[in-house]
Amino acid sequence: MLFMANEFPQVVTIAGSDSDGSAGLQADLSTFFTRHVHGMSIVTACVAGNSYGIQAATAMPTDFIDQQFTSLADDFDIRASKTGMLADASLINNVVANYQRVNFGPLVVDPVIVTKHGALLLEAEAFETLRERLLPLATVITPNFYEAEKLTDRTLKTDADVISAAHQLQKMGAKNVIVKGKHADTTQSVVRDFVLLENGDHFWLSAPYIQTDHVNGTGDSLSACITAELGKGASVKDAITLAKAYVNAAIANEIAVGHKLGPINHWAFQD
Ligand SMILES: Nc1ncnc2c1ncn2[C@@H]1O[C@H](COP(=O)(O)OP(=O)(O)O)[C@@H](O)[C@H]1O
Ligand SMILES: Cc1ncc(COP(=O)(O)OP(=O)(O)O)c(N)n1
Repeated sequence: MLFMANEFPQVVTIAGSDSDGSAGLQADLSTFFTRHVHGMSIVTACVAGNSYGIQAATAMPTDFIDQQFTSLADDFDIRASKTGMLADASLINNVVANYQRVNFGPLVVDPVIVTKHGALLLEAEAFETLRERLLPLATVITPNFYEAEKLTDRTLKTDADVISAAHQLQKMGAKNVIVKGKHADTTQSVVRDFVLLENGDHFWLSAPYIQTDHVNGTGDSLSACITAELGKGASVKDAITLAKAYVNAAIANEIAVGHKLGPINHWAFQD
């Protein structure tokens, strides 16, 4: 792959920093790197964490977030962007206002609400703001099962419930929707994500369920991979399909890092 210097795909993550490198903007930047795009970051918050859990979190001052947007917009040709941890309603409003004044390409919204450790990274009072302000800007939204339940305010029991929730999220303004499958049950053999595209096409993405503790940052990496591929000019459908394969390989080929819930393997995927 050879790009002219001024053509090299540039993308940005607007997300929180996770100190152990497994999730947050560190997972996004790892994904950008391995997918051959130049990745930038606008830091919204920081968490102090490790494979045992998250011990502390703090939000960035909004004027500092404004400046990060301005610094990048003044210089770079950003082709795609994604959001991760946004912490509260004031940060969501800040990011929405900034995104609307710059040109950062299609936006992938990973509505980060809770981590696999059970830490809440978006306060419940902010769900409405996320629905009303951020979701209509989303080219793709990537809620996990729990986040889809929270955003649609319903319990998802059957495939029909999941499909209907995806349509509900699309009606709220997200163009393309992936509702990621439930995977807490160690007796299951497959994980199925439901995809609803802007043109109404829809399909399930299935993969074998992988029994491992090395699953931190799966959601971040999936949304970052979609962002990287959109930044290179891929269609939404192709970007989502490749991202699923990327994350699957990264879960299946675990690396021995951390004592509990460790990171995924960003070197595993080959295309
Ligand atoms: N144990 C697993 N085996 C196979 N696929 C998984 C497993 N855990 C997560 N995935 C996949 O990883 C991707 C990210 O999903 P998920 O872990 O639900 O996101 P989040 O980190 O937002 O909770 C999805 O495609 C999901 O199906
Ligand atoms: C700063 C920060 N952002 C997001 C997460 C959670 O990442 P995600 O990939 O959505 O979920 P897990 O797979 O890690 O549970 C985080 N931990 N820190």
